[in-house]
Amino acid sequence: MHQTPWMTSDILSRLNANAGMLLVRSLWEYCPEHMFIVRVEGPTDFVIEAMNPTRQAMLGNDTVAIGKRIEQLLPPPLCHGVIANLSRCVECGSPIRYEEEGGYIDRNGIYQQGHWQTLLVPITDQEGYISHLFGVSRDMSQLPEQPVGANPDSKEFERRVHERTAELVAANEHLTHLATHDSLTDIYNRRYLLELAEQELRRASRYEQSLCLMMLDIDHFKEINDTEGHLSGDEALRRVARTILATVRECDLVGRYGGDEFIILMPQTTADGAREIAERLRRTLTQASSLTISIGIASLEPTDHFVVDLIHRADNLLLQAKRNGRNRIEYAA
Ligand SMILES: Nc1nc2c(ncn2[C@@H]2O[C@H](COP(=O)(O)OP(=O)(O)OP(=O)(O)O)[C@@H](O)[C@H]2O)c(=O)[nH]1
Repeated sequence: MHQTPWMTSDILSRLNANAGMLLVRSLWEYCPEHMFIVRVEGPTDFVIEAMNPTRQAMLGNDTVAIGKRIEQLLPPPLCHGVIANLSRCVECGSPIRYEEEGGYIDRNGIYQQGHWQTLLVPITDQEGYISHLFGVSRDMSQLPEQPVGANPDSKEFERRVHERTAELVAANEHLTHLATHDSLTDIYNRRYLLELAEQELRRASRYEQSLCLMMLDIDHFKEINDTEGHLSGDEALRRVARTILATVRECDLVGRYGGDEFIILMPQTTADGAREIAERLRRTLTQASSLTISIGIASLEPTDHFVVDLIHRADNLLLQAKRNGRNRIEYAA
């Protein structure tokens, strides 16, 4: 996706930080409502930091607007009303909704009379101070005439906003799930598992807690594919994932590392505890199906700085389990 020039790199990097934010990015680019972000520099001091294309189309040259104070951009009295509402939102520290009217100069240099319905949402920084305000304005002058007797502040409008927000939240959750889970087994994908695992490792190291990483691989998995077909192979992978989820604790992290390899990261678990779980897992699978697995278990050592240190040891132990005949568990004594 190309970099829109009317957003500062700071805002862009934050939007890119999470794959789920792609949705927000699309909303920003294609939403017919006016969206903007202002930086709070003082109680009545606000600087335009970003505007979406809809807003930009109204005012014209984006490079002129970005970085400008409200009073530099909008003529009085409109700017006074806008600043008053921005200040009110900072003061309240919570979202506010209001209507505003006023004249402005459009991108063609023509004076226009505007009427907007605006929602302002405060954005706090890491220390909890309101650093920015996010605004969404609906251009009421572009809406079809209300039928006689209709209430402009109707509950219907609110209901539609709620409905759309709920749809966006659901779509965002769905996108986040797709970005973080393996599509075949629905457990964590490798990238997300490693991201979470690094956090766990840092936590365990800081608080000197035990942590174990289990790496497991289905035995002779290639044969299942070759003799029973790829779909049976896929079902075997799903079965292993389901069995792992049913065996481990909720706080354990379960992911597909690749092919027929799985990783389970077990916080606050000693090597003995991990071995017990591994044995239960191995037994459950062999009792319920013809599948057997080999497992390597590594536990956190003071010299480990990254998850890959644990993975490397667990992988070597897994290889050892394969060499020693498969359907077995190996761990560092
Ligand atoms: N059905 C299916 N097969 C896959 C998938 N991803 C990888 N594979 C296959 O998994 C097999 C991995 O086999 P290996 O782990 O190398 O070998 P193995 O047959 O399990 O032998 P050992 O691990 O030594 O017991 C390969 O044949 C891959 O093609 C998948 O998503 N679905």
